[in-house]
Amino acid sequence: MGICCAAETSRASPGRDGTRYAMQSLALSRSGRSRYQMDHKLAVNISKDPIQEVQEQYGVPGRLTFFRGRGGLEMVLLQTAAGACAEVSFFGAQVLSWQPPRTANSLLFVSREAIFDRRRAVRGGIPVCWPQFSKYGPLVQQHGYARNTNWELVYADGDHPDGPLVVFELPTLSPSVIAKLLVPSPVAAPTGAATASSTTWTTRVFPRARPQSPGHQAMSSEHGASADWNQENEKRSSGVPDQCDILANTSGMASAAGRCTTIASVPEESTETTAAVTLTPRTTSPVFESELQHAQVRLMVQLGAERGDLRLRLEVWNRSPSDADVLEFTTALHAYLRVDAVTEIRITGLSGCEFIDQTRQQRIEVDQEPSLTLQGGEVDRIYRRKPQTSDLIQVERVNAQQGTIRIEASTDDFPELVIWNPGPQKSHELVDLDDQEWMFMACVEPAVIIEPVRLHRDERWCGHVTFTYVAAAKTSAATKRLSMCALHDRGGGWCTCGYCSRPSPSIRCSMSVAMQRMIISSVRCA
Ligand SMILES: O=P(O)(O)OC[C@H]1O[C@@H](O)[C@H](O)[C@@H](O)[C@@H]1O
Repeated sequence: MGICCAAETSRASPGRDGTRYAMQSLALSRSGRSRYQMDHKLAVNISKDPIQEVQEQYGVPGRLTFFRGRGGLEMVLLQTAAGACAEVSFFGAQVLSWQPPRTANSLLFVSREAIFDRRRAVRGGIPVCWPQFSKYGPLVQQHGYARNTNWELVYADGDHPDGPLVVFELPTLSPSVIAKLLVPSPVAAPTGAATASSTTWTTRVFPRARPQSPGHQAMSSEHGASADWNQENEKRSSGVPDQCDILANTSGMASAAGRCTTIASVPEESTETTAAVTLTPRTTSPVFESELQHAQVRLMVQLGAERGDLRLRLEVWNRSPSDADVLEFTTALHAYLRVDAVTEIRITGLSGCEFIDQTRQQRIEVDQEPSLTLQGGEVDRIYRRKPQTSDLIQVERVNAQQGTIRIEASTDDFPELVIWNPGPQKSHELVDLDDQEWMFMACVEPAVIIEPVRLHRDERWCGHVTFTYVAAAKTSAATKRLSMCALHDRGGGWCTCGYCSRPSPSIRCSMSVAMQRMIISSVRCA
């Protein structure tokens, strides 16, 4: 099944009300049917729940199911014949669950205290941070506004041979809304921090300009250039077809982005790895409002037909008619992985990489360990990945079956990786996180932070991330017996059985926060 999209319609919907957006976002048309006809049809059926309308038209039994989830959020469930499933919310285009075949639970963490009020981002799943990561950009909102905006569905294909897929587009905001989001210029550096500019920071710490991949050359909208880029992507996404041309909705779409390499080369001796410096938020450019209005941001979510791997593709296109508008952004796919015991996991692929420790005044250090372990305090690090050598990040021992989550993200697309765990203190402070939930989550976030993406007119940037689950070769009986708890309630120690996923009072755990370890006192499936 193929569905054409009507991006122009969504561009004309500036409001932020979730339901109306959902309505307008459904201005999809099957090939041959005009947008006008579709709009008319929706108007006639105005009394019907829009999500029902989408389900009737684009739902595919056993592959794509549109429904309302918690808080009335519009959702889509993707399923494969092999038994994998994933849920994505229109709000934030946020993947909220992902369960490959033969796994007992979703491998994505969502807090039991998560708030589904269409105002704040849901704590868990994979929020999209755009157009800025954290405070590193000109917006007031931490992590930008994409994660708490209702996105529009622009493409759905439940019958895709590589697995069901959906594509969402971030609606364009009105100038007045954008103005409210922007910090008055100039932005002050955080108090007490060193005042080095971001340029100083990058040149001091990372002196070599990152080599550009063929996919990130500054380009024109000529088709020749776009073909190179697509070939590169086909290789990277292990057979997943590149969706850019399908999604472009126009044949002449510019097909790649140039990430501007502004890092100046400086002599080797100026490299410093322990200086306390600051990533200074950018000041607001006078044309930033116009740039944001003309940015097209899309997220493709596909569930692999065979292995149930979760493929995300974030795509940003500067569609401004003006050469003066240079769209600059930082971004992250803020994945909350669900783990049985955070202190047990091992994260590999970061050894030898420099990182900024956000819990220690942005101190820069080098990770010397073969793998990263989280010991229970707050961890908040921005890793600078090694170009082209650490495309694969592995989070090992995520469950009692010793399973591994593999995260493939090219360092060309995402040169940084953020590791975040709030630890007990911050868990307690965050209203939408249970005090103990830090033990059951680990955020691993492919990101672009240090050197923002800069898109000139008609340039485009794409970033792919693939999550795959690899079960351990053999699970010993002893490991099975020690099936860890997936969730606790606050007092009683009820846990979820690692096999049947049912909470049971007969599965008891006790926890020593001081030791920051979970101790299973007895495990018995109900
Ligand atoms: O609470 P928020 O806005 O969702 O952010 C959660 C965390 O997100 C991480 O990506 C940041 O590195 C942390 O600094 C931040 O605390």
